[in-house]
Amino acid sequence: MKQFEANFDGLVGPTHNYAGLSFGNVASYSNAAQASNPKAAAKQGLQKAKALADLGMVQGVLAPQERPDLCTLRRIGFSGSDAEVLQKAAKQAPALLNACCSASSMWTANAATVSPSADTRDGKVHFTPANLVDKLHRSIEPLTTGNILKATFNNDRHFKHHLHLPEHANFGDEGAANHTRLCSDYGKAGVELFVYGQSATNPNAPKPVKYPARQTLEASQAVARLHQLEDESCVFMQQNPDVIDQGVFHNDVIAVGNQNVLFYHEQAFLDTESKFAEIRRKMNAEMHFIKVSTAQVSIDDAVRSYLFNTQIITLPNGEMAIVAPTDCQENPAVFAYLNELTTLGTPIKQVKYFDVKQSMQNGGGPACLRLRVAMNELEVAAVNQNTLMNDMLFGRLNTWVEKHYRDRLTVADLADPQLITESRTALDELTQILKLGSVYQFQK
Ligand SMILES: NCCC[C@H](NC(=O)CCC(=O)O)C(=O)O
Repeated sequence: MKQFEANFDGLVGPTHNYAGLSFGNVASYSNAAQASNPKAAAKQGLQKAKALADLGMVQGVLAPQERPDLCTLRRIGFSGSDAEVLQKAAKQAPALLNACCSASSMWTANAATVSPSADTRDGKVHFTPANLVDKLHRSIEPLTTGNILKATFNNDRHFKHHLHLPEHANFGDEGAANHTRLCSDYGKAGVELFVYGQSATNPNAPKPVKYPARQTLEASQAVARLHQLEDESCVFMQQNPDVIDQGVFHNDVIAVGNQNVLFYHEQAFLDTESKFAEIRRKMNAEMHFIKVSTAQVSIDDAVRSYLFNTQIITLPNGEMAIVAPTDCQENPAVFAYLNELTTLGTPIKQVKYFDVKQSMQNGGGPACLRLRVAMNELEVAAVNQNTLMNDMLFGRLNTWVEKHYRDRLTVADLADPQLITESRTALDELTQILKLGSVYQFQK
């Protein structure tokens, strides 16, 4: 049976903006209060998704969330008509309004953790939405994420959907951004590498001092249990707290894997050698650990360029390519490194650059924009086919963006009640294009 790794990219929502909401995420903080361009952001995302589909990859899309999130605003005491709720929040608590308007669900690497059927005891593909409790604006995502995942992977025979973990800091979970599945072949049992920032229950364990560690060991262990993974196929590794303090808020800002390749910065982890030995033993197949040293690329350059927030994909001809943001071309050290990488005799043979600057300005590179789901051909056939990228869907989604999205949005515009109508009209039409049914509160 054929095996694939599908990428499901998050569609950028109509309220994409720069509100500086993510403490510890350098780009989010430094671009706070700039004007955004939601239309350009959505189109950049679509271009990348379509280009991967054109390369022969299985590529899907995940719907964005309803924003402004009026349910949350009402839950915290703002009342009246929709327009009144928005205006009261803008006046009394603008920070809360901003949190309820973020388009952050576009970064689907944080939507969920996914374990393919080859790894799980019941032979199903398991999904656990991330609770994202570390950031208020992201903590309001998981229930709707669950609805969207269920409407996209809508077949109980093949797909098992779990509820997100308890909403407490001890279970801080950021999904696939801190999870990498290593394998010799997508359809064969692999090793699931869970990277955490701190242990919530061990006060003596190392942790960052300046910025938050968003993922806990306890959350990663809970997801592994839910997904029915064997101990022998899991490795739990700690992120180096020093790099979290330099802006590496998720592991996918400092390491990325694909099949038997792990591409990483030498400062990414703690206990690197002993953990790599554990991976080698549990893999029972050849592994390529591609190390980038600080002398080659500094942490600062890695964070600015998002060298590691790249996608490593296996093309239909079996070669690997790296999908990088154009920001990597603009950074001399990183560009030089990438030019050299393809000549080093590793499985990575090509680099493909994409302009995703609208997303990068909030700290989301190519890898943040996609959720990986390894599937066999029966499972791909069981996915909601209307969410899979092809010429027709690409055309329809571009027309949809053109019709509904603004080309300029500032934080002040978030108080505009017209944005509620625009956003709902767009999302209602989208659920028809993707045939998702009713996944949003305003549709219930
Ligand atoms: N995987 C990339 C996630 C980026 C995301 N940024 C944001 O939410 C920034 C939103 C803002 O500042 O308006 C985050 O930090 O979780």
